Amino acid sequence: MEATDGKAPMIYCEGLVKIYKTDEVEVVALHGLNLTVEQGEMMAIIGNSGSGKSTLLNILGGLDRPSAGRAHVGKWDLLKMTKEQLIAYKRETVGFIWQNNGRNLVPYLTALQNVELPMLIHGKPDRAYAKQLLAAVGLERRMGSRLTQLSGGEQQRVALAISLANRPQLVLADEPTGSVDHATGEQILRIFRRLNREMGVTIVIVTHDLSVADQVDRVVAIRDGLTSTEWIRREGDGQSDEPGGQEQSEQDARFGSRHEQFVVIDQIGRLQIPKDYLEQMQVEGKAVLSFDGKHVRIGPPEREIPQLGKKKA
Ligand SMILES: Nc1ncnc2c1ncn2[C@@H]1O[C@H](COP(=O)(O)OP(=O)(O)OP(=O)(O)O)[C@@H](O)[C@H]1O
Repeated sequence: MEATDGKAPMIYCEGLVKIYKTDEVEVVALHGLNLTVEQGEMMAIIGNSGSGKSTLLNILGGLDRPSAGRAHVGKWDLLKMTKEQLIAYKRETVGFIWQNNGRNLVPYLTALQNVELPMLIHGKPDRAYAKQLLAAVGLERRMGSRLTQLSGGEQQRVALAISLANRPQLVLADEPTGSVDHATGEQILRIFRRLNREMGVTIVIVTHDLSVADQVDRVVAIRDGLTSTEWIRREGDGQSDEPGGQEQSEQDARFGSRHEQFVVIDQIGRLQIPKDYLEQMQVEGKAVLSFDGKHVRIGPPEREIPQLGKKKA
């Protein structure tokens, strides 16, 4: 496992494969995905419906097992963990937030009791820390309120405090702003950002919400079960809003002003070319590459490719 600054990455996935098998069909949800997330990073994963985002998050959260490849989180090897290690992993290393916060919260308990619950389950009650977490998410005045007395956004902030209750190194958030209005979503992201900076917790957010990009260092797009494109925040970026190129996708337009875009190339030199580029180039199956010493150009074959194995008429 290589790390650029000598520290092991928080997340390291290489050639990660997940195949769902049912009686009739096999679905390959992850096709050999590569992803490295450094310790203390706050990043987002975006992608269309069905691209494999939740599958990846469930694997990283220890809720599902990968089929093949490599997946390490901190000291843990997710492909080799025993059941007991998996329980310890979920308890000690990772915190989870879902869009539907019903999965995180017990409605008839107060906000404070909800945050204390995972601590009690793990035999480490710490009321002072639970209060500190609720204060950190701006709910110091609502600690005694039952969940049913809180708004959706407030409940999501309780879920955020709960996810940190056992002092995890990594928080995984699946569409954390999906069920709240825009302003509340922004507030939740700002809290994520503060917790990331102040507590050093690594945060991975899976989302459809492109405005999340404004709050994170890096956005990785997943397409068809592979990481395809990355946007990395420009060094020293202020709030500039320079226009991007002409034919931009919504994503490029959104991230273009503050992030630099890169295509992801895996260890053996593969990259993904967007389907619409291939269509516009009229490339199907085979293409022609040329290299001028600095840039690679890719285009359609200039003549018809002979069909091997087919006899001429
Ligand atoms: N339990 C399962 N059994 C069979 N196929 C599954 C299962 N879970 C997911 N899939 C399939 O795997 C692929 C990836 O699904 P996944 O839920 O990871 O996508 P996603 O990017 O999170 O989508 P969405 O944004 O809609 O939640 C899809 O084709 C989906 O139908």
